[in-house]
Amino acid sequence: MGILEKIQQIELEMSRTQKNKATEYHLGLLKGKLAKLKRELLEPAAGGSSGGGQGFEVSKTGDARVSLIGFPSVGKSSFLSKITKTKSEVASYAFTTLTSVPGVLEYQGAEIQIVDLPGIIHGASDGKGRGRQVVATAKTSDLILMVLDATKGKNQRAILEKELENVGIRLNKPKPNIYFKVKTTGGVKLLFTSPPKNLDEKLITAILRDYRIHNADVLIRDENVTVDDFIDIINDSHISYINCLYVYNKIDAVSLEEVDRIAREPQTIVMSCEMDLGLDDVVEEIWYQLNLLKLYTKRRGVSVNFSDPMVVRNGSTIEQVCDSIHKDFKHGFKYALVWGSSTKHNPQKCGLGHVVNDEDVVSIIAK
Ligand SMILES: Nc1nc2c(ncn2[C@@H]2O[C@H](COP(=O)(O)OP(=O)(O)OP(=O)(O)O)[C@@H](O)[C@H]2O)c(=O)[nH]1
Repeated sequence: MGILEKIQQIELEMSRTQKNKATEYHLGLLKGKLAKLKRELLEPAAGGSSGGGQGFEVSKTGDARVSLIGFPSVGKSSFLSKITKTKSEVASYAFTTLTSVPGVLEYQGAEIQIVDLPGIIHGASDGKGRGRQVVATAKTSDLILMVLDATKGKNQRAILEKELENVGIRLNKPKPNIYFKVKTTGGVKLLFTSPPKNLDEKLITAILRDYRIHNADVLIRDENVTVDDFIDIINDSHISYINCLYVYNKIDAVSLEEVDRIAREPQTIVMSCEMDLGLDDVVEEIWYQLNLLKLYTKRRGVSVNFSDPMVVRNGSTIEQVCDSIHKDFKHGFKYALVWGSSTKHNPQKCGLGHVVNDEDVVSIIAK
């Protein structure tokens, strides 16, 4: 039996099983098996080809990557052509986007790569070569922009969410607070800060046994974790936790009441590419969600270059700043001089561990 049939069989069994206290254990085991099969489907078989097919690989350039996901004809190409310099073809018929044309959005001195994933990733979860690469691209994004058609029903969003869920992408959800480490001896050791409400030791051990893990440390730091969270942690290398912004296009074609209703949903923003409405707000929200900050660099004896900021992730240290200049840069590091809101006095002499703030000026002094 192929992996797909095995997946179908388990899904069928799960849908037939009633959810209650008595079946919890059985369902938990099935979920574990299902996650393992889905992972196998998306991971290239050892020694096999990487899937072949037409290449869909987009190298990551710029300061961040945003992936657009949406059904055909929702307006992804129109949106891209409005906010980026790269044009992609707009046509009034479905499936105009055949290959991904990454566009670059320039904002606040940052270069944000915007990738239009072909069609929806529908079918990608069946593990075909090209689909696999689309999934890999989606997984390396810093933000997913789900483009939806305001004139269509609610299920477009649910279908896409399910697709992403199936390929191991978790939207707007932090990584579960579980420490998990496979060991070579000692059996399974379960520790928790307070007893998890929805998960017990018997189920944890049984799932681990299914994964042929007989020795491991499991530390649960959140009493609300679920069996799904635990399975995600075991399959950690396959799971990506990514923020998602829901963007509803074509608001010119629905009533004001409907626009108002949609706009109030969490993580949601509305626009009309055709009427040029809300596009600036979408770009601003992308910037906000990416959580980036700007730094200005200063060379000794030269004044600060305010026209060409450097962009790093919020919470970055001087070490990460060095790494984004060049991977070997920190080896010659002596100290940094920092001016701005992250320091007590200006300039302040800082080490590699210093955390920078937005609009700081940084001067790296080499040995
Ligand atoms: N009413 C209205 N129509 C729009 C809007 N934005 C795009 N459209 C129309 O929707 C159709 C599809 O737009 P595209 O930008 O090609 O959509 P797409 O999502 O890139 O489509 P695929 O390439 O098929 O994936 C075109 O006929 C556009 O003119 C909008 O804001 N309002």
